[in-house]
Amino acid sequence: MLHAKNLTKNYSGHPALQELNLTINEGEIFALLGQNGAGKTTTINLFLGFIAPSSGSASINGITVSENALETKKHIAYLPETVMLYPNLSGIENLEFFSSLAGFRYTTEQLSNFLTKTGLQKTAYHKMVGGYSKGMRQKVGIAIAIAKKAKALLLDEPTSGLDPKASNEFSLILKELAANGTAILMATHDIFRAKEVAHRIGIMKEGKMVSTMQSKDITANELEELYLQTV
Ligand SMILES: Nc1ncnc2c1ncn2[C@@H]1O[C@H](COP(=O)(O)OP(=O)(O)OP(=O)(O)O)[C@@H](O)[C@H]1O
Repeated sequence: MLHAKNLTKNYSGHPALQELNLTINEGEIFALLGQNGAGKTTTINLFLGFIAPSSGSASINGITVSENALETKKHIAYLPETVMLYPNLSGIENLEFFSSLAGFRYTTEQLSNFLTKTGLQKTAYHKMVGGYSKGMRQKVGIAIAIAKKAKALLLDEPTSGLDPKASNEFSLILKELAANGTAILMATHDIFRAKEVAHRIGIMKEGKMVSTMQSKDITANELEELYLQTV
């Protein structure tokens, strides 16, 4: 579903990402770990088509992003660290607006059902998003991703700043989406969450993917140890 082939990005000669080869299949969650500046966001931005590769390619569902970014965007949903929503619209109005941009028209009941799946409290559905907490905004963001029926989901530090309960709920939603076939690429600094939610984990350093592993093959403590030795 998500495929990087020798994917490389240089900024004025500085390698932000070097020769990344990575495939994330349908139903798979891949967590990217690495220090600040390791190349995680660059990887995500290349898949999103926000930036062009210096060489190599990123493809989604077999379509090369740099050749057909509009088409690939139809298949993906993106959740940044802070989801941008309209503060003067309610949660349900934001969801309606953003899913309509992706070409979907839903009834109020269907929109409510998407929000219910995320665990957002019902009393918030019709309140203005300007008064939402970060976790509540993230939930609307994930509802938008669900409503877009995206085949691939890209997340950049989605649980940063969430309390442990909200973060745990978030992980459960990701697992459910993956169980329904979504391919998920998540950049995170949360080693415990990566171990808990991802099927595979990669550690990046200075633009290179230096190790990848199946999360079932490693404990959280071993992963932390490996991370500290690597970065
Ligand atoms: N627009 C840009 N212009 C120049 N250099 C950039 C640009 N964007 C990123 N870089 C550089 O590319 C490298 C990788 O950055 P990237 O944002 O991908 O790291 P990251 O792993 O996501 O870090 P963080 O954990 O801080 O989000 C860094 O050295 C960064 O300074």
